[in-house]
Amino acid sequence: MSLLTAKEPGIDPDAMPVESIVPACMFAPDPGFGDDLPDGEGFEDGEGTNGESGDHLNFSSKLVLVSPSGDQYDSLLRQLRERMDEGCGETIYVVGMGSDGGDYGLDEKDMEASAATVRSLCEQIEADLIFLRERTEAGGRIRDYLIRRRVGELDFLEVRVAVVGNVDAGKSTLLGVLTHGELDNGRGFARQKLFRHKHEMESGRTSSVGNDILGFDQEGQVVNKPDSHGGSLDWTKICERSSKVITFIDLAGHEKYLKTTVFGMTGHMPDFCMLMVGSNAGIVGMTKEHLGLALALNVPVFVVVTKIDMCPANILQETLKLLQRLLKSPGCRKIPVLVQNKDDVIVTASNFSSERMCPIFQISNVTGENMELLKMFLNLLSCRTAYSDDEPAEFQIDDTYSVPGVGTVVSGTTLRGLIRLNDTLLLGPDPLGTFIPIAVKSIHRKRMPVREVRAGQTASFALKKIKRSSIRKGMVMISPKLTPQATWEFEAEILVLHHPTTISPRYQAMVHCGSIRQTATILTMNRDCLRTGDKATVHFRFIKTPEYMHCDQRLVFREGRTKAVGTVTKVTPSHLHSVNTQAARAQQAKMLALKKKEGTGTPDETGTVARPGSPSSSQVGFGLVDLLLMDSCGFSSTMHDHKQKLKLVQFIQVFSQMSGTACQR
Ligand SMILES: Nc1nc2c(ncn2[C@@H]2O[C@H](COP(=O)(O)OP(=O)(O)OP(=O)(O)O)[C@@H](O)[C@H]2O)c(=O)[nH]1
Repeated sequence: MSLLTAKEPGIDPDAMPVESIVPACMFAPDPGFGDDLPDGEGFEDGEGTNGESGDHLNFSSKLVLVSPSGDQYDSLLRQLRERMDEGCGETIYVVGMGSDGGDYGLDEKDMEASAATVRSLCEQIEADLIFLRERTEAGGRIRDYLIRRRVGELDFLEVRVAVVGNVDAGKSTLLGVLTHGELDNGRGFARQKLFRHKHEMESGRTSSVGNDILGFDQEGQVVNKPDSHGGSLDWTKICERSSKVITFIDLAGHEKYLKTTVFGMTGHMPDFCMLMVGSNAGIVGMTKEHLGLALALNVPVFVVVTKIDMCPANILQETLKLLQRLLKSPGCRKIPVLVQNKDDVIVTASNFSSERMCPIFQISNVTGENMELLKMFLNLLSCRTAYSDDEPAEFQIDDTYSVPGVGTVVSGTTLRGLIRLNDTLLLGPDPLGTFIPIAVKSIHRKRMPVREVRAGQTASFALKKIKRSSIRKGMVMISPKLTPQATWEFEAEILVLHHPTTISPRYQAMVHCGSIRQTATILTMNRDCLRTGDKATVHFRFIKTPEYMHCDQRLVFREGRTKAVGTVTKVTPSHLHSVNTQAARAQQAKMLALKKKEGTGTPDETGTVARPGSPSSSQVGFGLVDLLLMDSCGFSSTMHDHKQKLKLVQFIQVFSQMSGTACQR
């Protein structure tokens, strides 16, 4: 599905005139069979069938599907399986286009023979062949098909789309229109269906990470059927009828909710980001901020320009001009592509996961203009998390609930492997860095009970014998095979996107990494100080509890308007990190002294009052705990020790809170 690079030469964003938006037709779709076969899998010259001389019959030939031999068929099947795995169960397949330099297109007989071969390949892999379009080129017909894995009643393909954009761009309205199938009135009608919190209903602003789902059947038709009375959606019915479910992660547009927006982008693992821009308002407020966030986290972005019904033509043109200027700017280096018809949708969807292309839709939530194009595009997007059932399971928790009659429930995303009902996983880390075995009592996917979930899928688990209060966002549930280690400290390569002055050691801000959201202190870095635009290797330490992290995870480091992005490069397991060293102890002592001297407020978990060198009481508490426990008893995993350690933690927490209060007095 990613031919973009092959076709990119000549579409260098830097070389393009600023005013031009690239038409989608410049991106030829992905041919059914390109030259990307594994080594040795191409056919030799002269091997051809179908009554051709055979001189040019190889995988790059448009005739390859017409009448393949047994071996050729097996290779075609193997290649299709690989593509389906890459596309997480689906792929767009083009018949009649070769990359061997000949004219594109097949005559009617060859097209029918090729289609029959593809249909037979699909049967072998239990997938459906869905016709998308046919067009004519110099050599005859070309057809695009969607091949999608068949799913059982309790299964569906899942794609997560984060919805971002400035206040009033029309995010909630568009989601209301898409998921409830009713157009807006321009005065907030459609969004009413989505607002979950009373204060949102009153102010009309989205403040929480909302989830809405849009189901497509195998033919690409929307299956959402709102209840005729209250307009509510039955998620179970949607999922049962769907072969693909789009989960929208509806994120807030207002600056004051940026923390939630960042959490939605890091913790909810979106496959794609839908950036909404009000055509009349243009690139305002948080638009650039949200785009930057998606770029920093390597999430492919598409743009939806709304309110075209009420925007004068010249203002719309101005917005589009500014938008593509922004997308092509050195910071973004995207190729903006205007989507104007179904052909454009197929071309952009086929090439989208390359991250480089940025499709732009222009819609109206009031008249419904171009809404069908957007729906078709959403149906063709494929999930970006490839899965393997053999890998040990890993699940990241992004929320917890207490459900009457059920008990403690955690929700989140399966990052790896397969999790089945009654599996025992390790849950942690707790404040001591410990992981405890926990059994999965029941599993729900989009509120529908299922027996298993795999990588790339979100789920909720009911857990046995655990209190909600002992679980927090950012914890993981992991296969015991992985012997997970918690960490207080890690190193990351970071880039400072914005800071008003300079950042130096002891600076504190909120780290967002996956569903982890915790204030961390910079212990050391490979430069004296950091300013906007600087890159550095930075050694961080969490202030409150240890976390479970991996190398190569993307992170956002944020406090007020200060923002840095980066990648985790080194994770120090708890038993090795520097709290054991004299230097770290000295630093802890220094911080404590400084805090006493300043007598200032402490940074809370929101990071809003975090300031350089003002550690929180909990930091001091857990820092001390860490030192004490590491030095005196080490980390043993028996429950008995665990309880003792928890008591010690509580004691020191109370102690440090008391000393903090005393300081403030
Ligand atoms: N005329 C017209 N009005 C629209 C369109 N889309 C949204 N609106 C109106 O614009 C207003 C703001 O829309 P919302 O969906 O609340 O905007 P939002 O981006 O979700 O805002 P936040 O939740 O605060 O981030 C509402 O009154 C909508 O009725 C559109 O395409 N055309």
